Amino acid sequence: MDTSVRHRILIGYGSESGNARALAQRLASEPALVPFAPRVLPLNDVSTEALQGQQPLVIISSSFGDGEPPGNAERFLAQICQTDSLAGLRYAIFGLGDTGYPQFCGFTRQLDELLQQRQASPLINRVDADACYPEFFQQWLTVLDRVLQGDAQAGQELMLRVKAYGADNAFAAPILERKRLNSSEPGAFHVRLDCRDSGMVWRAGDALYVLPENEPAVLARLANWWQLPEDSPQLEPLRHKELRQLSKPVLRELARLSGSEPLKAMLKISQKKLLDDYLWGADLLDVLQDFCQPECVTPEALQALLSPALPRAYSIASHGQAGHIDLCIREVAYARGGRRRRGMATNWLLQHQGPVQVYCRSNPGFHLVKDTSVPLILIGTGTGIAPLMGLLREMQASGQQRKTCLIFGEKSADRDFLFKQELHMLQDEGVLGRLITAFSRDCEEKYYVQHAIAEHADHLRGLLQEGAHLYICGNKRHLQDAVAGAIDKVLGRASTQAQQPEERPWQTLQQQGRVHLELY
Ligand SMILES: Cc1cc2nc3c(=O)[nH]c(=O)nc-3n(C[C@H](O)[C@H](O)[C@H](O)COP(=O)(O)O)c2cc1C
Repeated sequence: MDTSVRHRILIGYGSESGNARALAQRLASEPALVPFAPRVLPLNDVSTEALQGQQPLVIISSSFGDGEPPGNAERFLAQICQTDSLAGLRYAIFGLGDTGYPQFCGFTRQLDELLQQRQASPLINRVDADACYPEFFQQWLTVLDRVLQGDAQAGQELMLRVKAYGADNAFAAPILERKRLNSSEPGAFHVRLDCRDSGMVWRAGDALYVLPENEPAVLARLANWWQLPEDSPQLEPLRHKELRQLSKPVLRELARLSGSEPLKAMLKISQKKLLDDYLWGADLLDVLQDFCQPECVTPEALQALLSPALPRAYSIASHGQAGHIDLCIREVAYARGGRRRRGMATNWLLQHQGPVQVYCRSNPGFHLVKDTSVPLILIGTGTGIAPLMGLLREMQASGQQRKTCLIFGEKSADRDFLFKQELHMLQDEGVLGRLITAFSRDCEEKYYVQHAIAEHADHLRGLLQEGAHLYICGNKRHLQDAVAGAIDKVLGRASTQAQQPEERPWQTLQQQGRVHLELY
């Protein structure tokens, strides 16, 4: 045995919700570690002397916020930053994270870099683990044991790092199914993507980001503007560019290239409303046709100017164990200036043959509350039912039976009752308790979800008095205020303008963390 590593071992953890702490405590009791008399401390309690000493430091930590340290590791990070040299320190890092966050294992990656910059040496390559961390832990433990027995090579060979997907590194998901869910216009569709072999981790409530491409018809129109053949290779680089959401710097550069005074005038701060009105539903071709000349703005200039197509977010309508990701999307189709247009990503998801580039992002604010005794009130309008279906499907898959009421709003029961059969099945299985619908156009007077809330006030009041959480998804402009007002009335107080917001029952529910919103 290499006696150089046979010192007491210090295990420092950074943990917000307990996973890393539990792992650190488990590690200390492993037979492989016991001979090293391990000490377990929150990272904040690891002293500078301990860092300068001979004992190896094993760090087990999660990342929080935007790849930041958990609270009990913040001071430790500051301490490392203030230390010039940690030569002689030997360490191993096991990072816990979630690939659903943009800064996956951000803190432990940062720590690894800082320690190496200060000449500390890793005993084992850093681990970046996600939800599968118990499996990684087992493999890592075997290697840690070998390293502590003197096999330094084993630590350098181990590579346990989950690949995190993002805009620069998306997963190509084949489309498994597309199905129309309504018979009115615009169409609402169920789209299923195959994510089985991706290694992506997601939960009901999370979002899927789609990286769309511009449809050939749009590129053909651009080619026409330059009087180029429709299949001109000069247009190819624009296929992946953002042609819909045009930033002010892009518009300013177009104004400069074309010398267009009207466009320059519209970009003045005082003309914001005019610009917003003009850009509503517009795309690059509109701006080119309205303000520019083909000889002033070349495809090459645009290629340099435009950013890559922005990822579009969709609520996931399936649960994390399904292997596939379901979306429920509404077609976007409209006419402007005599030209038919379609939503870029929606159209891509509905028309494209072949895989679609995607990645997931976590949305902890819309995850199911863990305590299954807490009742749920789910309220969704139109395709806003998507994440609510995800929650119901997660409850079904995990055998959860809790008091649950879904209020679904749409136009007509005959044409727009999305997921009707499945919802009735979920009721039969006891996953969904009460299903309340609000079809606005089925009776003479408009009937919306807020009216349904008022009609079923007694039932909802009972659930709220039992501590129910509300999950609300739909249109930002209409839904939140309407539901908030209706819930205020259910709980016995009509909201008035004069009333202080903090006096409203709705506000109290929000402060208690019982309102989960997904509005768009
Ligand atoms: C609000 C919130 C923010 C998070 N932020 C990140 C993050 O930025 N990067 C990451 O990799 N994981 C992130 N996570 C995931 C946690 O690191 C992961 O759940 C870990 O297992 C928690 O371990 P702990 O219980 O020891 O704190 C976040 C989790 C939550 C709930």
